[in-house]
Amino acid sequence: MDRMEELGFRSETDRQIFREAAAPVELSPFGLHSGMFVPTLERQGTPEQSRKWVPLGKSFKMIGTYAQTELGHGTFIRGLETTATFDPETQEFILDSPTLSSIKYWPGNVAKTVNHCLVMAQLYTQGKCHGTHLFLVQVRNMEDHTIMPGLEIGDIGPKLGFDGVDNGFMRFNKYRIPRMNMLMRYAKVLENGDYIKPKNAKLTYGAMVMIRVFIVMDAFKTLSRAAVIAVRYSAVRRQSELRPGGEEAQVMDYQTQQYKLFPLLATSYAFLLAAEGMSQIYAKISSDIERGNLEDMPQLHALACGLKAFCTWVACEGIEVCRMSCGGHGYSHASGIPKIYANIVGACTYEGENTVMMLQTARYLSKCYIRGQRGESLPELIQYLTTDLNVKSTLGEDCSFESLVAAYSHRAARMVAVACKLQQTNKKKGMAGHDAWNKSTVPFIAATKAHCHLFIVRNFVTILSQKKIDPATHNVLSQLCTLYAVYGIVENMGEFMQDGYFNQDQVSILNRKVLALLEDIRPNAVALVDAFDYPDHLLQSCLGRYDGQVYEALYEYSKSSPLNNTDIHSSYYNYIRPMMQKRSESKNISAKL
Ligand SMILES: CC/C=C\C/C=C\C/C=C\C/C=C\CCCCC(=O)SCCNC(=O)CCNC(=O)[C@H](O)C(C)(C)COP(=O)(O)OP(=O)(O)OC[C@H]1O[C@@H](n2cnc3c(N)ncnc32)[C@H](O)[C@@H]1OP(=O)(O)O
Ligand SMILES: Cc1cc2nc3c(=O)[nH]c(=O)nc-3n(C[C@H](O)[C@H](O)[C@H](O)COP(=O)(O)OP(=O)(O)OC[C@H]3O[C@@H](n4cnc5c(N)ncnc54)[C@H](O)[C@@H]3O)c2cc1C
Repeated sequence: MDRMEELGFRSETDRQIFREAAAPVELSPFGLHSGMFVPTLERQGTPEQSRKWVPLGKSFKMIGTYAQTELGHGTFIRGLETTATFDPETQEFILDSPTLSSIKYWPGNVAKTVNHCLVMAQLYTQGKCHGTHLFLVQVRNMEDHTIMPGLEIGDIGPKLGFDGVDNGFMRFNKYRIPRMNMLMRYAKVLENGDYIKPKNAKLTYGAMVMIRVFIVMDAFKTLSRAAVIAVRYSAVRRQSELRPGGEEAQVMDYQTQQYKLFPLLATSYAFLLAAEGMSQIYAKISSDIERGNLEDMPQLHALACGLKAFCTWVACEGIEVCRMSCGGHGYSHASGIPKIYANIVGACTYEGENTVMMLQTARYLSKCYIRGQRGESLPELIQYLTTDLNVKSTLGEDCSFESLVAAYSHRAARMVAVACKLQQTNKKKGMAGHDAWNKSTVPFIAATKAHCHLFIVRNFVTILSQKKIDPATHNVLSQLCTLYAVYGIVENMGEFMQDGYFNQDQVSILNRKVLALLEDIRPNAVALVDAFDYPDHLLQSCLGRYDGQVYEALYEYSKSSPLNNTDIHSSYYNYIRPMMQKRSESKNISAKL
């Protein structure tokens, strides 16, 4: 029984939280095994395959990862070059890397850790290519962990972050696996080589949708941890005189510091609720899909793509703001923030490069816009596309939730309409469909960001209006929700103002409101970060420690630097002293000349 069994952790969420607590700063080298490899076996394997392999995975008798990306392709899955050719004589698939660019490159933990991979390869049978499919491939000997004959495997070298993950390369040379190692829940290859196609070719992409949903929660976790560190430090750090001649002020009392951090605190709460909402939508639609109902698959794909991109972009920008708000100490690894950033910023690239993901959502919005224009019914989350764009804002001094959601709906509807009209205009000019699309993708990215922003604001408001929360807590959360929405308008005013949706007085109201909310939140700021309840062990931060003993911690941290193991470093004897001696000799010579 593993430690988590002993502790009674049954739910995957609890087990993931335990794993992260056990490896808080360096991502676990088994993260992809538990987070992607095992769940994919469960969801993409037949019941028989799942029964056979999932217990091995869960008990770590089989350790795996997800090997899809190649040197030459990461985004364009249909362009992957690894081949899996069925041999009916031997009932095997022959895996091969036919070109340099086809070498698998980036898969996490493939270099040294795993003994199996789920490999995405172009399936060939009876001389025909049927597109990309997943195959379970043993890559190392289960007795001595040596690399299986026919494979070349290695590490890709140092990266910006992700130091705990041995991302690697893997090259196949006519490597044979049993027919039954193809994950056959949705597509099949029969013994005679006949191919049975899936209800939807994109079902094979299901693992990526699942991880994108996980990543929305990662965006919350990483941004909130950075916010905890920065807010706590801002309460401890005193610098400069706010009042002439007075004591040095807590930097959290500077309005500029509040304007940096409190919207990020509000964003952290908004992203937590959005991640939970996204997870609930994923659970419902993915269970429908597993029962064969694919109706909402496009909506799930679009939402997962959009939120993954939106939340990771915002989180990474926000983590950098948190780091810089801690001054010099924020730049030290002692703060814990650089490592948070280095490990999450890859999420803007992996599991779907963010721009590409946003364009997937944009493509969905474009189709929905056309359906809406025809008067067809739209899914609830998209119905705002039919908003009457002639309506102006009714926002008043109170900046009510209703007026804020209406503003975000109007902005997104207007921007989607602008992008779609440009696409249609391009077509009317005679452009081919793909050119008309490509020449409208910049406005589509902006519109999709507005679409995601609306989802998060509306979700926050909905939860506050539906959940039973004690009045005091509801009041503070309402302040955070209002700050998140008002700050988003103030920071993107052009997009809200372009068609005169707000009048000048309303713009002034919003600018006053965002500053007033900073003052409202100031008394509760530390309590709001403490509420995330991250233990010091997980934050690993001298600046964000719960007891606030920052300078003592920094001093101890510095003394522990390896450079302090000796008073005089060997570089003095090897380089500095010889250089100085040479200088003094040359000086003597020049003095004599
Ligand atoms: C260290 C680990 C620690 C912890 C782990 C635990 C949890 C995990 C948390 C974090 C992650 C940790 C580590 C990172 C691991 C990273 C792993 C990877 O990066 S794996 C590789 C990821 N690669 C990608 O995501 C590739 C992105 N590209 C694509 O998805 C596709 O190429 C594309 C961009 C969607 C295009 O696909 P394609 O060209 O085939 O399709 P079209 O664009 O032509 O569209 C056709 C049609 O299909 C619909 N569609 C596309 N994809 C999907 C889908 N997934 N689901 C449903 N429908 C889909 C699309 O909308 C179109 O529909 P239409 O408009 O025609 O109706
Ligand atoms: C930390 C990390 C961990 C990873 N782990 C894994 C793993 O475990 N398994 C795995 O298989 N892979 C993994 N990857 C690879 C990752 O999935 C790919 O890097 C990612 O999918 C992006 O693909 P790419 O590298 O081909 O980027 P590209 O698509 O080449 O991106 C380059 C540029 O091209 C643009 N672009 C590409 N296509 C379009 C388009 N259609 N329209 C507009 N612009 C476009 C992009 O926006 C980007 O600006 C990992 C990557 C990282 C960084």
